[in-house]
Amino acid sequence: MVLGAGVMGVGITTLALAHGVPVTLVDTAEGVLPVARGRIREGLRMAQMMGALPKDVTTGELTEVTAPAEVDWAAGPAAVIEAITEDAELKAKVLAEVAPAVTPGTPLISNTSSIPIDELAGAIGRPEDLLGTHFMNPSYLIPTVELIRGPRTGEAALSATRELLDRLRRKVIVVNDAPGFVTSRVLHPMINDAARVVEEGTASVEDVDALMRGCLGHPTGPLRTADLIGIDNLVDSLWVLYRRTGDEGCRPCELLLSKVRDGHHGRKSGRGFYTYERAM
Ligand SMILES: NC(=O)c1ccc[n+]([C@@H]2O[C@H](COP(=O)([O-])OP(=O)(O)OC[C@H]3O[C@@H](n4cnc5c(N)ncnc54)[C@H](O)[C@@H]3O)[C@@H](O)[C@H]2O)c1
Repeated sequence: MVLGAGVMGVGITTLALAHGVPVTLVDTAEGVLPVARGRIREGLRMAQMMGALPKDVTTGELTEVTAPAEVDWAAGPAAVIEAITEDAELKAKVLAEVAPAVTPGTPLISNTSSIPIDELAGAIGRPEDLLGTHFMNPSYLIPTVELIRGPRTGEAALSATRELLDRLRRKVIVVNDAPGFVTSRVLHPMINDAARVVEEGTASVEDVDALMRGCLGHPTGPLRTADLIGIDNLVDSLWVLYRRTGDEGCRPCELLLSKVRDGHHGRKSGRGFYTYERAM
């Protein structure tokens, strides 16, 4: 089961279906699921064309649900991956709602970018079943997944999640719990600095990305990466990091905040640091 059919829910669902894993995809917002369905279809087509997903596997079945109450819990998801908005209170509420409905021992996996897993574990009765994954966008093209083991995560949840990720042919790196874990703790303040450099007039968006690509081997440049992540999500994650570490480098800069205010959320809204022909 995947909770949340936004950027990450779509990517994770695409990856699972392509490996023959059936998915129940849940999103409570109106109109999100039909858009997600189209994006999943497009993702499957593109990734298979690029050879990034197996061609020899029958695609898993997709079930769409608009509220957890509609789920056939008796059929029992083998794992729940939460990929809803980066908001600690909302995530805790949703996990607390789902935990009593699933069979004890079912891994409850949060795909949070930055919220410490143990903070969310406090909201559920069986903290040993909770752990974090950090799939990146697009999940079906990025081969490595950061797996976050909270201080209360049990061995059973860890090994069941490893098995699932093996089935999805992902390389797994297990890390300890902390705000932002490894990837967001390193990447998100760096993107914040890249935006600050533009804000201060040192260089253009294009030149910052070109330098980071050409001199430092960054695959897309930090500001194009911000567009791919979703600038609204990036800002939420930076606030999580700032409030939990006190690190001023994590306080979202004014340029990022203004992009969120203007609705320029990046690739998914058609405009961020760059403009795109169509929102994705
Ligand atoms: N975007 C990235 O590159 C990226 C990478 C790694 C991790 N993450 C993390 O993954 C999570 C999802 O990020 P995203 O970029 O997909 O966000 P998003 O804003 O694109 O999508 C979030 C979705 O959650 C849905 N939602 C909200 N409350 C819900 C509820 N109670 N039940 C079901 N659905 C609900 C929303 O309707 C929305 O469709 C966040 O925690 C984010 O930090 C994002």
